[in-house]
Amino acid sequence: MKTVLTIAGSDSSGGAGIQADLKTFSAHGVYGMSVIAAVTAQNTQGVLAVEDISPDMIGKQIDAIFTDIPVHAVKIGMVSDNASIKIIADKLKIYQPEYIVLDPVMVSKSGYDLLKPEAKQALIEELLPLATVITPNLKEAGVLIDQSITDLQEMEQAAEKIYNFGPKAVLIKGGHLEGEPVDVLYDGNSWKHFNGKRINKNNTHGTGCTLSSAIAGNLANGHTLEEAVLKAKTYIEGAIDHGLAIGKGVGPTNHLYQWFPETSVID
Ligand SMILES: Nc1ncnc2c1ncn2[C@@H]1O[C@H](COP(=O)(O)OP(=O)(O)O)[C@@H](O)[C@H]1O
Ligand SMILES: Cc1ncc(COP(=O)(O)OP(=O)(O)O)c(N)n1
Repeated sequence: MKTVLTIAGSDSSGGAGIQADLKTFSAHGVYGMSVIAAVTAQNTQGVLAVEDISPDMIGKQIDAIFTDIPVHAVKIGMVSDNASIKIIADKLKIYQPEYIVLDPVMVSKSGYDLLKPEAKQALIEELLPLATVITPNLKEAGVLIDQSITDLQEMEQAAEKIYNFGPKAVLIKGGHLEGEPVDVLYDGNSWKHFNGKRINKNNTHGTGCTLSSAIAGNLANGHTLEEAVLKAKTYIEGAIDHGLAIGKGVGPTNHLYQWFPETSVID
């Protein structure tokens, strides 16, 4: 069995962050491990508070894993400040995992800043050059290049600009555009469009976390990047479609739907 490590924030309600990542890894048949970089008090209605883990502790968690266990892929999610970003980058430069999927989490669906605005430059300079693929949503891509993105053509242009920051590939997610969700992948040579089917359900809490973790799991399992993205898109559509009726706000996706397809509520 392959192993995948998530370096991200904890979501107490289990829909996004570390918890979504670990559930996604299990559903992909890979052994999941975690480095917690921040803790959020969060539910389906919003984020109430965030507390960062110290850089020293983040570094020690990374050391604990890499000095003992082979890591086939890493997914990076919510990392909120300059010092956390710096220690993660320093450690990954030492341990050099084969695949790094970077989800540049900035703002939760409910509007809470998960990346401190002053840490954007560190994200660009320290983490982007290490990434096998970076997976911003439309807003995050826009923040990275200081431009708003409103259609497919602008997504392609943005992907090329973000590629110039140093990642091996860029996947801009189109979930927040009207119509069917189309994601755009750019690898420095050409653009590939992944045409999704919009699922009109209120279960999109943690979709970005889930997609990036599914890509990491698929890469660890030996798929090419294009295959990894295609399979991850199919997975996220199923997970939204079978979303669980939990909480009063935006509900979570369902990582068990392949095994329990009829279960959609907690009873
Ligand atoms: N309602 C939906 N139906 C189907 N796919 C969706 C839906 N919303 C988002 N997606 C897909 O889920 C993934 C996460 O996208 P998005 O929601 O844009 O990211 P984020 O959670 O980071 O804001 C993308 O592949 C996107 O196309
Ligand atoms: C701890 C934590 N990490 C990341 C997010 C953002 O997750 P995302 O998949 O983008 O989902 P939404 O915030 O859009 O639901 C988070 N909320 N918490």
